[in-house]
Amino acid sequence: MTAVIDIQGLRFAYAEATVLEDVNLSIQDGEFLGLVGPNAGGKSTLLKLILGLLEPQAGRIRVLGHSPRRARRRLGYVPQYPAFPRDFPIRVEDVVLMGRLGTGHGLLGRVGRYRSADRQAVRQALREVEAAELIGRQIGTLSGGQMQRVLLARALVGDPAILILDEPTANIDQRMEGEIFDLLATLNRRMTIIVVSHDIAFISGYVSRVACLNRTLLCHATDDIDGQMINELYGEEVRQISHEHSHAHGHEHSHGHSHADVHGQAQPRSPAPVAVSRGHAHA
Ligand SMILES: Nc1ncnc2c1ncn2[C@@H]1O[C@H](COP(=O)(O)OP(=O)(O)OP(=O)(O)O)[C@@H](O)[C@H]1O
Repeated sequence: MTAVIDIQGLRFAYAEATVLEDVNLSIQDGEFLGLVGPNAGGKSTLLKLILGLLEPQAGRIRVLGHSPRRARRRLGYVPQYPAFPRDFPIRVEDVVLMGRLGTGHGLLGRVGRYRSADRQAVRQALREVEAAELIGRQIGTLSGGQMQRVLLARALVGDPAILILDEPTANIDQRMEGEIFDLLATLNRRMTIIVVSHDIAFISGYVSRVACLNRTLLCHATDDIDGQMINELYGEEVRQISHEHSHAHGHEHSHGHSHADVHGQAQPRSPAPVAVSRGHAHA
């Protein structure tokens, strides 16, 4: 396998506050990587560095063999919060069309209008996320889950090699969460995926690897996510909770299990390797 993302000795600070330090991470082609960690642990910041939206103070990031900025057009990104207000008067088709900007695929004919190839790509992307019927809707009328599908379509419409999602299911119910991750599992057959989540146990049923990020400390390598590791990662923030996921369509990942998130943690059901290391973290 080849590394599609390679990060060495990365350090990043907003003004005085160091958020990431000595981060080393290699992501292989075809991986489905879950990025977890406590609030303010630096997850979104790391994604923005990979996307070339921020520049590191030290270290090196290569994405598909290039600088993040050069590779940007081959990345699909679903941000944590959409960059436009939900009451903005814009239709689903227009939101997804935005994903064609800067991707090098078709985009804007000579008179400055989207070409039919762009509109065709939008229909295809919406079909892929099972939201074709939403194409004419105003975004303000969508449910949280529908909106996430639309944002996913926007990320897919440029035919990315790597899909990067920042907590795509933070504000939607558990059934919808399962549906979105089923979709991601299907997409992972043809693209590398990185997804930020607070929910280690849930994503463990889907991802091929979990990377743990806590400000300047990344979890040490281990084969299992166990209670001790989660405590190290989340510290006092965690407490025990447990509840069932009940996915309506009974996909293979459906199971009742405990959750590890900012609100709580418990013994996750599925072991998952953690292969991110900080330079001098416990090996
Ligand atoms: N634009 C910014 N300017 C200054 N500080 C910032 C900025 N963005 C984030 N930070 C700070 O950097 C730290 C890491 O934030 P980041 O959003 O990367 O964490 P996160 O792990 O994604 O958190 P969460 O799980 O809460 O989304 C936080 O302390 C945050 O307040």
